[in-house]
Amino acid sequence: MATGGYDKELNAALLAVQRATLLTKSVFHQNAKGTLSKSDASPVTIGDFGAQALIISALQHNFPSDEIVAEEEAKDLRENSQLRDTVWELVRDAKLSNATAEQTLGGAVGSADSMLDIIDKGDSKGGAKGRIWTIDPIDGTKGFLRGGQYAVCLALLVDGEVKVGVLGCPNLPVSDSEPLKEGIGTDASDEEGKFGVLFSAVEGQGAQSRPLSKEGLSEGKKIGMKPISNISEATFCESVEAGHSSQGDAAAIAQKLGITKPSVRMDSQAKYGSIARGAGDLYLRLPVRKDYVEKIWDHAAGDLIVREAGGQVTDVNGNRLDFSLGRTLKNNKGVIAAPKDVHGQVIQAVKEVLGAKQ
Ligand SMILES: Nc1ncnc2c1ncn2[C@@H]1O[C@H](COP(=O)(O)O)[C@@H](OP(=O)(O)O)[C@H]1O
Ligand SMILES: [Mg+2]
Ligand SMILES: [Mg+2]
Ligand SMILES: [Mg+2]
Repeated sequence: MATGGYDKELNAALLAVQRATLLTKSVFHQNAKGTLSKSDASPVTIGDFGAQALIISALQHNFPSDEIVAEEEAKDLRENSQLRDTVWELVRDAKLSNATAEQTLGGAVGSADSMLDIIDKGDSKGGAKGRIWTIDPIDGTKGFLRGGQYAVCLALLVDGEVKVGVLGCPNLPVSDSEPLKEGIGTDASDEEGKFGVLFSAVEGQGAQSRPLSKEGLSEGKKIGMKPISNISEATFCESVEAGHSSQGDAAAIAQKLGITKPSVRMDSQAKYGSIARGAGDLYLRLPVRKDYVEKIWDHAAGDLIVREAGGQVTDVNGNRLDFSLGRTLKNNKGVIAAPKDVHGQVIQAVKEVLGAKQ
């Protein structure tokens, strides 16, 4: 474990994400995932509710006065006792087999009713002051349902800056050196020892990956973005969902940069983790709808992990993502993540392509 600031936060965050990621894996193997459609048309499942409950419970145990901005709320569970009970069974049974690790997380959640209150503790408005955790219990819920990539995401903001970030990616390869390839988003295999990784970063301390474990934490290894001498050789990744990122704009930008390799499409912040470990090079997220505002939980952990791995992360105008404005990134449009040395070159191409459309 790295020494310096935020050791306790990193350790608790890694264990909390690990326990929650294992819960989501157990849901994937169930036929009934309790899928509901939310007002923003994104799905939510019993896995999302259960993972959020487990993470908030661990944060409350360790950092009782911190605020929490989480994606989900318990309203649907309060209105449907059968759904509530299904989530409760999952949460009640979720445990790491290492007793010390479980103790760090404060052990089990007390009851179904307290679980609902815990889920609703993620309703902070966020903002520019103080310690605020942000949670996406399952990012890429569509990928999760399809058997593709998804991520359990947790980050700590202090005065609006990301200080700690953790991503649990159960369907990514353990090995950092396995290149990104087409179809990775449809590889549902979770064969023990081959798939499942935790990415993490602490500001100023670099980024790490470690295998997902059912016990305590596995040993972490430093990760870094791949140096690229010629941008035309880059591999870029983008969303699976055409409604989340314009694939036409991404293709035009790639063409301007001389990139000939097809994009790798994958759901979730697994994209940030993948480029941070050097499995791919660029992440392009080009706005489709002018009125869509990105959510802080969709980007906070990935932003820090990529920057600590030697990358730069900005919006399409080249501005850093601003996590200090509440639950959304209302001053940013889209996301462009790239190794530091070539980020300016990519932004130039983005500006040319988007500017030509005005
Ligand atoms: N119109 C839109 N544009 C961009 N992102 C959107 C969007 N509608 C939903 N999203 C977000 O995109 C996230 C998934 O990102 P990706 O496309 O990279 O996999 C979703 O997270 P959840 O799955 O947690 O709801 C959701 O918050
Ligand atoms: Mg959602
Ligand atoms: Mg999300
Ligand atoms: Mg989500």
